[in-house]
Amino acid sequence: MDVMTAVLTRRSEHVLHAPAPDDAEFTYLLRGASLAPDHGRLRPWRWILLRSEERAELGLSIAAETDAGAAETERLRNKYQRAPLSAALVFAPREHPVPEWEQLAAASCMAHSLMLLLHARDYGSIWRTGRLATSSAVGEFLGLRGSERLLGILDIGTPDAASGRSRRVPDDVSGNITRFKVPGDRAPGPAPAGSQGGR
Ligand SMILES: Cc1cc2nc3c(=O)[nH]c(=O)nc-3n(C[C@H](O)[C@H](O)[C@H](O)COP(=O)(O)O)c2cc1C
Repeated sequence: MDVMTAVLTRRSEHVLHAPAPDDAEFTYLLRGASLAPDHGRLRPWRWILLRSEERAELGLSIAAETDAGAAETERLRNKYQRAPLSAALVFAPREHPVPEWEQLAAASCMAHSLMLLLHARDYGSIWRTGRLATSSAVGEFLGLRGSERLLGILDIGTPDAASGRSRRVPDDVSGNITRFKVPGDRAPGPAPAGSQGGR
């Protein structure tokens, strides 16, 4: 699959079944994704993989935090078992001259690369945030340390065959682009005779 096709056909997949990549395949794909742009090559992130019952425990930790009743506890227990693999993306900023926002951008680039690589292998994924991303109980459950922050959970599995994966027509984003023009009073004068133009 070429890159444009991967970009045009990837979708956030809400319904995911087995199989999901095993640990070895996830590691293989992540090695590729880790080549995404990353100022300082800091790799300021880590992944925590949850499978089977561990995903139910994730929901239960939120239920306990919110003093949920029996029905809500059961709902939360099931909510986090929607995919065979839940990969928690932990932002782990480094003490480094590269500012934290750039490190966050690098983590996001890596995550998107991983989603495309999963898609190219016919796996589906969806980045989920919501309550779990801000819950201190979830952070504690996952064993986050120091300045680490949970950026969300990437649910991974095999999409419903019915989900289709047709090529999307991208939105017209030309309004998001302007061609910079030097304001009149700052416009450069004619190039001095004999100077080299262009590159
Ligand atoms: C940082 C981030 C957080 C997201 N959180 C959620 C979420 O909590 N629930 C959800 O259904 N989708 C979530 N998404 C997925 C977006 O809703 C989805 O990418 C968007 O609707 C576009 O759909 P597409 O990925 O199929 O193009 C998240 C995406 C990102 C990048």
